[in-house]
Amino acid sequence: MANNKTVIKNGRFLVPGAIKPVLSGYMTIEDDLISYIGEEEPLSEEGVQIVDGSRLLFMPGLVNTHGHTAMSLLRGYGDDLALQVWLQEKMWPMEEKFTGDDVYWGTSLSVLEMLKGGTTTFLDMYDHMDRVAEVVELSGIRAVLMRGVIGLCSEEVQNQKLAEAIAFARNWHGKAEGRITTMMSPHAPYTCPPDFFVKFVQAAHDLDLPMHTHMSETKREVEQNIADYGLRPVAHLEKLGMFTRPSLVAHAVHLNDEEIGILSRHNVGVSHNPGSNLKLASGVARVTDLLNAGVKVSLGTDGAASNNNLDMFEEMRLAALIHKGVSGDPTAVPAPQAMRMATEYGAKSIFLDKVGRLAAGMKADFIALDIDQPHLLPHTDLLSHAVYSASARDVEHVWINGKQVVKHGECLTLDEEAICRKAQESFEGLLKR
Ligand SMILES: CSC[C@H]1O[C@@H](n2cnc3c(O)ncnc32)[C@H](O)[C@@H]1O
Ligand SMILES: [Zn+2]
Repeated sequence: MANNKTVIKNGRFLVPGAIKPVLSGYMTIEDDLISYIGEEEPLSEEGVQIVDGSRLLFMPGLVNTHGHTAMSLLRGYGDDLALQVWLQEKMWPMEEKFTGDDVYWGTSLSVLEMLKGGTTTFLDMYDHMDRVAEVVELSGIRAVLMRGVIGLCSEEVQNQKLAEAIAFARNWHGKAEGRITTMMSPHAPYTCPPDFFVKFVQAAHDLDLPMHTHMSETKREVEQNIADYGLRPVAHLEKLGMFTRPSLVAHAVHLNDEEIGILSRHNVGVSHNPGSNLKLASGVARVTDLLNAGVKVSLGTDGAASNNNLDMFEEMRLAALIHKGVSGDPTAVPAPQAMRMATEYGAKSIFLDKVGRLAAGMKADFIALDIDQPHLLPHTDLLSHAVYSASARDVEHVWINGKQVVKHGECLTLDEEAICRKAQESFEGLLKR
């Protein structure tokens, strides 16, 4: 039997929660797991693959906790608009025309971008999710998938969509060598009436799955929620029972102290999407207050149509910068915290307990940055460089579930030329339909 063991020698490894956050040494991968990381060189063995880690910085793969991958087809289509106008006048009319093939190629384009940029796990809420899952299977990436449902339709159609969401969640949970897990996802409190939202909560209970939704992204949405239901969105969702399930909410920009308390008490995670929130002028989330209240805050890009890329290094840097800027406190969201939001907290907030850290027993989901470049020298503080100076373009290698999927910047699992061509054709097809 082939020895499925790899040893990385002479590398620098990021362990952001540790007292010494940059470890110089060795890491061993056996099958899908990290079996050793430390300063001591492991005993040499026959048949082991050796990777020379010098000039590379190894870190956990980035975890993107909110997005709509097929929306890469709408990148640049509808810039400089506020959320509701952007959704109603630009996104939804185009998305109505999306076929399964469009979703397949849009998702492929995004997954290619994410893999090459060091994202090893992503969350996706969208339609035609079987096609998204196909891309995940093929590409080797890890993903938490859910059929996102907008309930602004007849009860009959609502129930059809709910049935689709349930079937998808049931069929794909644990598939692709365990790389796919699923959740239940009503799109938002303003697109899913209360009785319909409650059906999702019930389905999540029945399937024993967590829940995800957009929440409190804009001031207008909060005001509308109060006008419609007499409650702010957090209390509204609490009343509908969402937080009786393990939950993650995206955005959570407009929160008061009481709402932060409710999220903290129910252990609800927040996916902070700084790039998308800035671009849609939604506001700046109270990330420092959330973290101080013990809320798990992770990072997401949202779709490429509101970002307009899927570079998680950029989100990390934005998170580390904007909260300093708005608070006037230079210690707000320091580099180790931004890094943990993009890795360890990300994994926790999408309920993956073996992902997000470089440690023995964890899944071998990690990336290597080429640190021998002008903008990453001198090697004063490599954790600082990874947050404040690096970008997706610095990713040299990527491993997921113990398998190398990007080597010297080239994706080994996807056909880049075909994906770029097909995605362009899909977009042109959408314009003609
Ligand atoms: C039901 S599939 C997902 C749905 O969400 C829409 N969407 C994309 N970005 C956002 C956002 O920032 N807030 C709310 N909704 C968003 C997307 O266009 C799909 O229709
Ligand atoms: Zn979104």
